[in-house]
Amino acid sequence: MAAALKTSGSFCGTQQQQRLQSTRDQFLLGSSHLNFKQCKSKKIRKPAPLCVRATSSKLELDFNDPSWKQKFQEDWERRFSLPSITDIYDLKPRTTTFSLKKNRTPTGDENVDMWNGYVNNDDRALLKVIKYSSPTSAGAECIDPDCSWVEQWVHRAGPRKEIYYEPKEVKAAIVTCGGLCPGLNDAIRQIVFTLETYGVKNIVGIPFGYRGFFEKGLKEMPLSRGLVENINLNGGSFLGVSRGGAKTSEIVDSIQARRIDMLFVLGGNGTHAGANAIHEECRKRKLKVSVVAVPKTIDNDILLMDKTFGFDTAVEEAQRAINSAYIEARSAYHGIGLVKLMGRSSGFIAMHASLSSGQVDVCLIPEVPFTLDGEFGVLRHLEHLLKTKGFCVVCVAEAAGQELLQKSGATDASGNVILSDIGVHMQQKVIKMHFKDIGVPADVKYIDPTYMVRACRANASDAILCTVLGQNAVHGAFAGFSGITSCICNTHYVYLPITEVIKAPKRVNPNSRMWHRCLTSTGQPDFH
Ligand SMILES: Nc1ncnc2c1ncn2[C@@H]1O[C@H](COP(=O)(O)OP(=O)(O)OP(=O)(O)O)[C@@H](O)[C@H]1O
Ligand SMILES: O=P(O)(O)OC[C@H]1O[C@](O)(CO)[C@@H](O)[C@@H]1O
Ligand SMILES: [Mg+2]
Repeated sequence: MAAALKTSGSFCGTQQQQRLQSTRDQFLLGSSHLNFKQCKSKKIRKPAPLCVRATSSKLELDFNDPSWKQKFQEDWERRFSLPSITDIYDLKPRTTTFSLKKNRTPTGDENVDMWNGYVNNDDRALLKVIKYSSPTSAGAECIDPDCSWVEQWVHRAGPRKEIYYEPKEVKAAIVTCGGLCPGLNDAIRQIVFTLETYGVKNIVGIPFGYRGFFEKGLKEMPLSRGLVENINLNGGSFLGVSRGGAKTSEIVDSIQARRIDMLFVLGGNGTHAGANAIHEECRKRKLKVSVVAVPKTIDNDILLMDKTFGFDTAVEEAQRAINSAYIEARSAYHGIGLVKLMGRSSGFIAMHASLSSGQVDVCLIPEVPFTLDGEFGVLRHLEHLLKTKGFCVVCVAEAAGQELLQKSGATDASGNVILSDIGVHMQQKVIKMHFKDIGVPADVKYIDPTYMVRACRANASDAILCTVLGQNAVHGAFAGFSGITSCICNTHYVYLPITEVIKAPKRVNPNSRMWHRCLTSTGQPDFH
């Protein structure tokens, strides 16, 4: 165990470890019931201000206990087990009707036995594959102070040999919620295709998000392969989206009245919280309904998964804006290109677009605090860039530097905080004024591509992701799961219980290799 002092059920570390620890806390808070709480210890040696103990309302781990790993894994197994309609119903499975064998028999039985294309319910994928040797390794996510290797398995997604619904009797509904996101139509299309492959005839779209469940005048739309065949050629949502208005009991009343058996919910973290509430309410009412979510958001801020669909496309579009800012800045005398990019609470788009464009000198994200003034401030660095290079490009995430701005306190219909405009502030109040004050000419070109990065068609990688996630969502529902999300973890396609992914928004880890790579690329110093 590197530089860590072990006490009973707690461990201490250096300041650097403390910073790492907070990142790890975020990981664990977001992905586990296991929390690391600050505690007092007399055995602290310098430099070791941190002393933590693993605690949880459900699980208390003492790392001196030789069986702690087993306890952790049992808890993990419990948390990541998939809720199923069989938890409340004593249901007999039937043989699946999903088969890709050509000569399909009416019952499907023959093909099922002959085809090895099914996923076993006991198949698992590993969520984490790096073995960190120390909590001080870049981006380390450790469970104990020794950073022991603990296998964290999650359920593999895909079609099962046995299903819990009779396809001919199923009514399936699809709803898209939150903001727009590239790939929504690709996912809708694949859900419809896959449902039809099982033999489902009754498929409907709920218009304009959760609102479509109870707003008078909004009618469900019958969907079929023929109708959705080409919808992926356009951006947006074929069904429409909306924020707010999620009244779980009314939604479930509506699900009951419409006799919906499967609900496919496409959306971000808010939508997932809503989907889980619907799943819980259905359980409470003992309804045989499978609620399966598909994670979409350009922000990429959902825990545990590699990425959400739409993120890649948003990054690709964002780098076009950066490229324009670069061209403008480079062609002007003392040009400063400034681009603001979306991301409600995290800087993933700004970081990845900065990395992919390779044209950014300064990338500012909410996870990494910065100062504008003073010797180590952003402005001094911009002066330096104008002096040495003649121009520069700044990329700022919309949630960055909010502490520098006046808060309106306003929220959107879903209850999300409406952010103050850091882009306009940086352009008008900071950069322009600063260079005027110091008498140095600066030609600031500001680009805000906000809705352009999400109101577009999915790129190839997102189209594939939507295809797989949409298909797997249907397989998950037929397998009887509910309250799950169909996602990609560590390059494998898996199902996770929604409860595990909505514990907190995912944020950029400032100690991750990715952020370090971004800093290497921009060459920016620490701004504090
Ligand atoms: N905690 C919650 N419980 C139930 N419903 C919720 C919850 N949070 C949000 N919702 C509902 O989910 C829907 C979408 O939420 P939200 O507007 O936050 O978008 P999102 O799913 O996070 O996607 P995006 O990434 O585009 O913002 C809204 O109709 C909202 O009312
Ligand atoms: O203007 P709207 O539709 O409320 O959405 C803005 C927000 O939606 C997102 O695009 C997705 O959450 C954020 O990046 C952004 O803050
Ligand atoms: Mg959200």
